[in-house]
Amino acid sequence: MHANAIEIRNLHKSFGNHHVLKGLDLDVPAGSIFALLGPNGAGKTTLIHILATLVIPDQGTARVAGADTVRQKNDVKRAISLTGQFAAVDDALTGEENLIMIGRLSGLSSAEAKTRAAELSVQFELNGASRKRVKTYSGGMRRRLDLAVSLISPRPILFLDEPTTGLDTSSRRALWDIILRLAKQGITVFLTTQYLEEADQLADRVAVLSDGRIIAAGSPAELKTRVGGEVIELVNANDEVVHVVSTSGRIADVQRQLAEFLPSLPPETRVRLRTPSMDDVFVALTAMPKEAVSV
Ligand SMILES: Nc1ncnc2c1ncn2[C@@H]1O[C@H](COP(=O)(O)OP(=O)(O)OP(=O)(O)O)[C@@H](O)[C@H]1O
Repeated sequence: MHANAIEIRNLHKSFGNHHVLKGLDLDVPAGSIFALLGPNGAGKTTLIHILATLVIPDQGTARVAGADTVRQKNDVKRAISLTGQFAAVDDALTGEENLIMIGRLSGLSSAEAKTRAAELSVQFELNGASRKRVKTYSGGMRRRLDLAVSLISPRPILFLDEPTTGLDTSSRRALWDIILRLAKQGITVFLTTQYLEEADQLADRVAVLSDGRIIAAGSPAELKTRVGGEVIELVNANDEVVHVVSTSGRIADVQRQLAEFLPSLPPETRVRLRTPSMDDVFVALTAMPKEAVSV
């Protein structure tokens, strides 16, 4: 296995006049969980589609498991599993039937497909539901089945496009546990997300995509450090946060920044200090002028 599961150099993609990816450079170490974070329309799905050989870039290169996504498509396809935003399973079949059907389509014998379907039903906590039709499944169960289907034949690199969008908190956490287990087995996970918490909880490294460019990359802790030392929260008598102020933590900065608010605040207002969250990081990074941010 290559040291980097994914290597992206100067990648550009336009749809008509719309320049969606504007020169991306990115490395994803093998065996890590990597989160690409960005708002709606930032180009996350476009990038996943390029990496999965479904879309051809206009300029630049992307290598997945050492193979070029344009010139060595079949090598790339053999190394990856892809799970999209919307479950691609057949509603009219049961979970087990879906798993067996995809297993047969990917070349397993009938007996092998049945064994693999049973293993995956246990691994993805579908055992109780696997004999029920998919149309009766909750959103979380469908998403788990979709993931199970994409892992019928195990591959070293897994792409997950917004795996938990639309799920409630407990289904999201259940899916996070599964993703963490897959990474422990040595699978490289490349996921896109709009949820900062998801990137923070799961990823070894995060890149922030905004307006077609990577505006920051690093571990969640590095990104938080880059944005600043401390966040001051001003809290009212009902324990509601009324102002959030990012500060270096130095007394001169704190004094200057608080001076702006103090005259207008009631005397019972309290001050709280905390380290920046990924939300603060995202707001700060997307507000900075592009040239001020080093990747
Ligand atoms: N095949 C296409 N033809 C034309 N425009 C496209 C095509 N695919 C994507 N786009 C446009 O490219 C931009 C980026 O889309 P993309 O789906 O990659 O963003 P995203 O970050 O994944 O957002 P979302 O979270 O909404 O899926 C959008 O403005 C989208 O409309």
